[in-house]
Amino acid sequence: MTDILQEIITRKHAEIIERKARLGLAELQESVALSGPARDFIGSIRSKIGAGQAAVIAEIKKASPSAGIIREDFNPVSIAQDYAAHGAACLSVLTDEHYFQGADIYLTAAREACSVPVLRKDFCIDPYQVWEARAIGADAILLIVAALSDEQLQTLEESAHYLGMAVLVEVHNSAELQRALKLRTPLIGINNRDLHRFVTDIETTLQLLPQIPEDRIVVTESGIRQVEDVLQLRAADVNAFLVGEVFMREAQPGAALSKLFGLLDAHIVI
Ligand SMILES: O=P(O)(O)OC[C@@H](O)[C@@H](O)c1c[nH]c2ccccc12
Repeated sequence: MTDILQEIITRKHAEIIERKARLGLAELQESVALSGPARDFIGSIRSKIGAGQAAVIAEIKKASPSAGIIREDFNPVSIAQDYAAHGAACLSVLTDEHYFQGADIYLTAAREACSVPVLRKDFCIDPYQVWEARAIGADAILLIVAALSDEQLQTLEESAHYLGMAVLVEVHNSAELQRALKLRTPLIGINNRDLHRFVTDIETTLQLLPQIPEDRIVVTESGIRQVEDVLQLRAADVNAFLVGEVFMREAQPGAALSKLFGLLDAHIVI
């Protein structure tokens, strides 16, 4: 594990202990029983791709360890509405407080403001957090292979599926990819961000592609900034994208989404 990931996970362990003390698992489970069903995260991605479009998972993120504060004027409700109105397949909402200035309430509010499925973007290491994700409204969770053992991956995936949520499993390299492919989820996220140096390179996705079976859906994550990136990835038949920072830096994040992906769709029709 890289130093930053190790630091985040260590802190997360302490946070989970505090959260469990505030709300026990049994009580958390009761609140999940009262919540409505999860939205179909994978279905939403498949239907965009089936219609020949890029499936965009648009991220709501105030800050990050690599970039610092990304967006001062941060209103998750209006951002969610704007993304949904501009054709996002799904949303991703950062809930980690310490490193990303996220919050559970941002996810709940964003989801209530639209009808698209929502991923809880956090560092999930304990089944308690999977229940928590569903309790706050999440329709999908992220599992980062670099931070988890095979056994943890399997247990956390089982918990998510039991609760009707999808799993996006994230990898950075070939060794992690082989471990991810042992899971049942079709959603394989390739993070283009090198967690040692924080730089992004879409080559990471392109290089790992040949090792991914046809029945999986590749989600390219991080560092997608310009139309050329999108064109290059779609030419390689990568059709699902997780994008945050470039949208968050624009006054109108939805318009930025249309600009980055809308142009491309027009290009393909021609
Ligand atoms: O803001 P970007 O470069 O478009 O990247 C979005 C997303 O991929 C990134 O936020 C991310 C990918 N995996 C993560 C794991 C934890 C926190 C954040 C992330």
